[in-house]
Amino acid sequence: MSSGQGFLATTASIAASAMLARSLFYDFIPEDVRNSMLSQIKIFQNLLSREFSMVIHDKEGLTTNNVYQASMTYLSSLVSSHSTQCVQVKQFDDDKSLVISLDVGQTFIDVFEGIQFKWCLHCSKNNVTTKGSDENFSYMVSNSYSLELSCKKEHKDKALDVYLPWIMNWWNNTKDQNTILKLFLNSYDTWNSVNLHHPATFDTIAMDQELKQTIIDDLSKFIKCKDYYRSIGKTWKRGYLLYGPPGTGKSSLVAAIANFLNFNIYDLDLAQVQGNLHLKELLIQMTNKSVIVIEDIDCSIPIKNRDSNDSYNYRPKVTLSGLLNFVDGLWSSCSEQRIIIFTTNYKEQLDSALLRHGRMDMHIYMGYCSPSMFRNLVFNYHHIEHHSLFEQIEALIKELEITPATVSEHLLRSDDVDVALQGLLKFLQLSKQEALDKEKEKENKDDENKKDEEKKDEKNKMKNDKTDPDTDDDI
Ligand SMILES: Nc1ncnc2c1ncn2[C@@H]1O[C@H](COP(=O)(O)OP(=O)(O)OP(=O)(O)O)[C@@H](O)[C@H]1O
Repeated sequence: MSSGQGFLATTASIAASAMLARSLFYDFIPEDVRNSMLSQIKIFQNLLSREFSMVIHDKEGLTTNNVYQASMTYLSSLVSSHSTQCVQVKQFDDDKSLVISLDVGQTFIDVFEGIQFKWCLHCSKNNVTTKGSDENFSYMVSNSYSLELSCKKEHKDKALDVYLPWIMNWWNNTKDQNTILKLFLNSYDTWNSVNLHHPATFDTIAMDQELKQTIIDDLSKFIKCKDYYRSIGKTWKRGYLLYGPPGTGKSSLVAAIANFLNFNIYDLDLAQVQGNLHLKELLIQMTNKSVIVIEDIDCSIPIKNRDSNDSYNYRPKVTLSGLLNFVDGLWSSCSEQRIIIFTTNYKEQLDSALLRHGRMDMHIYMGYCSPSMFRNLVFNYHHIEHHSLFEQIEALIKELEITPATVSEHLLRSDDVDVALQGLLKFLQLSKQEALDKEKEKENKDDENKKDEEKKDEKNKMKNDKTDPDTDDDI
């Protein structure tokens, strides 16, 4: 046998032995023993590697592990459940179900204070002995879950002493379902509040998926960055400008942001404010952790000019410079963790001073309904992901400018999804026909105008020809 043939034979024999060992391992070792062996191997590997890794199990004995529940809730809030990532529902002991937006085996990277923490969800099957009604013992298979948290070894202390306690603190602040958020409305120089029961969440908002995830990431980063804001000497606040046509979900997004952060909303009506001084007084009364919203900002202040002594007929009591001070003057630093949101239908009409970065950190366009937004809305209202009418409806949605509010309204008209979708389809077909008729009417009008113009030109020409002596000469 040549040396080449010998090498091939040895390699083949090693490969065959490895395959045999692998199949013996999987066929003859019970799953729970196998999982335990694999996790021991993993720990050993981690000891050798430069990674720190820990496993957080869903249960400690028979009780739910709080660290697991807190981490899972936290991770689920970071991943929007309508992303491509799989959605799972797991029941906790206390009968509260939690929508988990992580797929088993999928890794998720969370950046905390500039450090990357890697999470991975694992699932293993357990045989649980249960007692049947006929007094015979039977086996039931149940899933047990665990989360693996890993990072570079040098960040182990940060993970254990800062990151996990921060998650527990976040969870404690947000988990209490009895916390009712407040909506504050200003009247003269004080705030009055009502309970906020707006159901909007990032799952129910229909918008571009990537943009939605960017906002979630931005908010998550914002609430984690206290030290960062302190270190760069900036007030701990963030500004968002939401713009787009009416009925595209700007107000709903404000509510979703408040629900996500568990922050109260201060809905500031500038028409009610008696002047810049009162604006400051209102500002001082606001608490930390709040969302301040000024809706339709273009209608609230003189939008083009910073000088209050201009010649506008409308004399506002709050000037643009007063508002700019409110947003990021010295007074704005008297509290922390604030989100300031302006909404408008006409971004182009706003003074650039209002929009610059630092004041409005993100400009978010809320647009007309797209096919994916339509599917998001159908899922919200009817919990289905496929229907034979989707294709027809989506083709029309692509052609028309329909707001999500209009689509929502049609989807809500019936509990029967077939009836609701038929109604929506009919409405879209009519809208398309109307749009075509209008276009035709406009074309006809344009043609008529063109003909009138041509006739006028011809008449003028004839008139000129008659009066022009040169032309007479030529003839
Ligand atoms: N993007 C969306 N996702 C989910 N629902 C939406 C969306 N847009 C509109 N809706 C539905 O339409 C209703 C009206 O929308 P909303 O008031 O949020 O729009 P808006 O952009 O703030 O309108 P306006 O500019 O007139 O204030 C909402 O209560 C919601 O049911």
